[in-house]
Amino acid sequence: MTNKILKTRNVRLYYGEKEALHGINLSYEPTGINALIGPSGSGKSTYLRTLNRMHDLTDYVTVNGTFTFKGQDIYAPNMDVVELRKEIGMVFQQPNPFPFSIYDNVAFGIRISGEKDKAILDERVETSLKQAAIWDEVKDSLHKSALSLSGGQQQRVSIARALATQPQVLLLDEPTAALDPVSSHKVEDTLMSLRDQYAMIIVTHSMSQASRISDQTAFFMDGHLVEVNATKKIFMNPDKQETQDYISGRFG
Ligand SMILES: Nc1ncnc2c1ncn2[C@@H]1O[C@H](COP(=O)(O)OP(=O)(O)OP(=O)(O)O)[C@@H](O)[C@H]1O
Repeated sequence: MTNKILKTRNVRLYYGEKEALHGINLSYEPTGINALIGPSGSGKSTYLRTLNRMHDLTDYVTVNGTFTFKGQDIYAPNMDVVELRKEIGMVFQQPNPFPFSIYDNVAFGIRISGEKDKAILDERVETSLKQAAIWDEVKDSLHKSALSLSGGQQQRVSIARALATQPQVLLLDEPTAALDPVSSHKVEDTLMSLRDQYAMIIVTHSMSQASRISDQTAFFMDGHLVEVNATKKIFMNPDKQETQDYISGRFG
């Protein structure tokens, strides 16, 4: 077993009194795509959002468990959450560009870190847009509003924005659910081109997407992790009957 970059143990999460995650144990290799699948309400997004402390601002949420990123405790009181989110970036279901230019969207996180050198910003913006496989489409319109792009292009700009702060982990919450099939495929291709460099954790409702692009798949049900394994194994010969029933479309 190689060194895991991110480990979570016995994750429990409460919305008020209600326990929504019942002791999740999952860990991630430094590179590759990890799919989280399961019926609606099974806790996939809730779990994903624990990984970069997205629940911090919701006062009725309590998170318990052990979360280790590169050996550090994610929930340590002295953890700098802004820095953490640069290293564990996030892409949401709805493409969410800021109402600025494409360039300023991608440069946003780098500028927050205090970088003002135009040559460095230019280089980082270009590299990130290339990594997100959208450079060729926008290189002549970097100063146009990101809102003028199509949904699929906006989503790839959102990926570029997350990559610009040089993260090691990318969290993706149904990143193609709001896109048409052609745009979804472009985003999937983008993620596959990044799989050797980043650990990606993707919540998806699409069985075909999970089986096409991911290396590891975790199946959630009712706030429990039912089964996690290599994606091929999960889709061809899962250990648990519930997993078999879900992937063959019997529920969810
Ligand atoms: N902000 C919230 N306050 C209270 N309960 C919540 C909140 N968000 C989610 N829940 C509950 O937590 C459980 C898990 O929801 P979650 O959204 O994580 O599931 P999911 O598997 O991501 O679902 P979906 O696939 O529909 O997005 C559900 O019972 C849901 O109703």
